[in-house]
Amino acid sequence: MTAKPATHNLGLLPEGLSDRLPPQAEASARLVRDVLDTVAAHGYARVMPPLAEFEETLTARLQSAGAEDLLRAIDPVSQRTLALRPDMTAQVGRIAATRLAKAIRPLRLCYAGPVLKLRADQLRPEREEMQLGAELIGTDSVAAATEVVTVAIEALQAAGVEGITIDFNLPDLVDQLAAGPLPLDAELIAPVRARLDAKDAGGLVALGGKAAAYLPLIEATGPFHAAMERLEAIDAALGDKGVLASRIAALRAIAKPIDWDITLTLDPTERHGFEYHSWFGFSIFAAGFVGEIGRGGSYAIMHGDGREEPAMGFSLYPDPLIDVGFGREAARFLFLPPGHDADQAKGLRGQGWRTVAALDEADDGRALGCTHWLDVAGPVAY
Ligand SMILES: N[C@@H](Cc1c[nH]c[nH+]1)C(=O)O
Repeated sequence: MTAKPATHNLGLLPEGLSDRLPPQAEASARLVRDVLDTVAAHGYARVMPPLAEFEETLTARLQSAGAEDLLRAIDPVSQRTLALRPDMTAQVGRIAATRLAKAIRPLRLCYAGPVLKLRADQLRPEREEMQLGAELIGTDSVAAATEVVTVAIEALQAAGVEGITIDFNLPDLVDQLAAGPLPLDAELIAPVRARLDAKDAGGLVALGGKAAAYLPLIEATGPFHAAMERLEAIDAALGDKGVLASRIAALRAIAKPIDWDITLTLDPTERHGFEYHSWFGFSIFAAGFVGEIGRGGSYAIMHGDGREEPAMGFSLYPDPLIDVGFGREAARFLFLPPGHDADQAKGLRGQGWRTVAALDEADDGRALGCTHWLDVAGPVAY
């Protein structure tokens, strides 16, 4: 006989997992709908991948989509390892490479749903987060980047978010420079990337070899225009007019149509959160929120025949917005006393009232959170 768990523990949830209660649960749904409506208005069609997949299908489609961060379970049905999705971009990539492989390109898809991580990070204790986003599959051009950044900004603005900052980065810059004008021994590439990501100038120099040549990149960080000038100076000093020059031109083109009320910054060597991204990446911040509320950029989707398809997209993580009241709508709650006119109540619901019907003479509308009660002539404020 197995012992029953003590009932006082049954309300406990695992660390990093929590319930959404009223009114945030509804606010979350509303915010997701508002954002996805904006994305759909730009031609992105919704897909709904499953919450869990075989581990290898989740990690096979994107280069270096980490397997370390997966919450796994053995599926008793297939006897195989399943993983809960930590990021829907990989799933959308799988859909694009399999069931929608023959769909016309560019293919525009959007999605929303919860994602789960093995561990929380320092900034956010939650392991489950709402993720929503859009992926533009078939190209990673400057035009695609411009569209993706524009749609992300518009979607957040439609949800009422102000004080938006977009921080551009160049995820594969070190690899590209190492293969060209700033050669590095293969074993130094990863440490140089890590030191630059951490803005660790001392650590970079201490690596020895040619690592110190990367030092000026640390300075090309901050407000967009000043940082771009520094990046241009680095490019001029290299005199190579190759990879860095083309990246600079691309960033300038992407930045150009962005409205003045959006703050732009540059952090060319930021890598954290951009594990599978290629030439372009961006983080989205909003005034008053710690850490990014979204991220995006270019990447490649692996097809079954070994072909790599370019793509561009963004994801938003709106939970912090919901915590502070975004998506909430002031509702008018109307108490329906015993014996009320059901048709009249139906008509009022049609006008946007939310009704709470008495089930019992003792029910107290005000105590149940109603702002009004229904009299014969119509709603009366409490
Ligand atoms: N899914 C990525 C962002 C992204 C979407 N598309 C491309 N990149 C993330 O959450 O970090």
